[in-house]
Amino acid sequence: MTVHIGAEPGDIADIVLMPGDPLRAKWAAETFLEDAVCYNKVRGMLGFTGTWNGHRISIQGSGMGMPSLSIYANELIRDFDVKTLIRIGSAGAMQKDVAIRDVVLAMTATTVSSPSRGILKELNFAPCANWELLHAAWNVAQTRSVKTHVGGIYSSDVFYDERPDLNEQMTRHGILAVEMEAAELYTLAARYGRRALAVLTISDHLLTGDVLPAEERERSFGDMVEIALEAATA
Ligand SMILES: O=P(O)(O)O[C@H]1O[C@H](CO)[C@@H](O)[C@H]1O
Ligand SMILES: O=c1cc[nH]c(=O)[nH]1
Repeated sequence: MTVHIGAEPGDIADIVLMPGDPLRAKWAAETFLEDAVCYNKVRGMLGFTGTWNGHRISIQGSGMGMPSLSIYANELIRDFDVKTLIRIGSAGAMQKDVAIRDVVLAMTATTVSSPSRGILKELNFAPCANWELLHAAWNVAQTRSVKTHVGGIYSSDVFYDERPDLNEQMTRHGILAVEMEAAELYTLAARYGRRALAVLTISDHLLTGDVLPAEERERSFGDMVEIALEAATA
């Protein structure tokens, strides 16, 4: 039991999928896992453990933003010795050829600031995905009909952005999409020698204003969850 996760040692699997939304954790656990048991309800940040294709898997909500993700990822790694952490999140597209429903595998996660800034100070650390997971996820994605992109993403501290000039530079420098957690996840994984990846579904488009219709969210998010499960257990 930690400050934020009300689980006992052994309740959480070595592999944890992390959506921002705790209700997405519930949906994914009920949809994809067998014998899923809820191990955490502290602050409503639901966490579940079950099995998928015989592999023990946990799905833990991270909350929105890097400070929240950082709390859960730190406790999962340091107190529950989790080895593989895969973020399954929504993201806003920043390139014309990235469309709603597409999947983005985040090779790197650029950020202006993260909770690790206090440690890294003047160092412009480059948070990057675990190659083994990225490679496996790409191979899995090739067997599916969903269009998948691999490249850099931007982990923002704000959803309601007031810096269109910064977004323009992101787009100009090839950043595929924006979300709010991956850079801190990758930095923590690097610090503690764990495997991390962010598998993202494009839910809206910053250039076109397109938005994923609410009734399609589950079906579109399903591809992302299955890619993450297959990559984690490859
Ligand atoms: O869909 P999730 O995983 O929450 O991810 C994205 O959605 C939230 C913003 O609406 C942020 O957490 C962002 O990273
Ligand atoms: O952080 C996010 C997530 C989805 N869409 C966005 O525009 N930003």
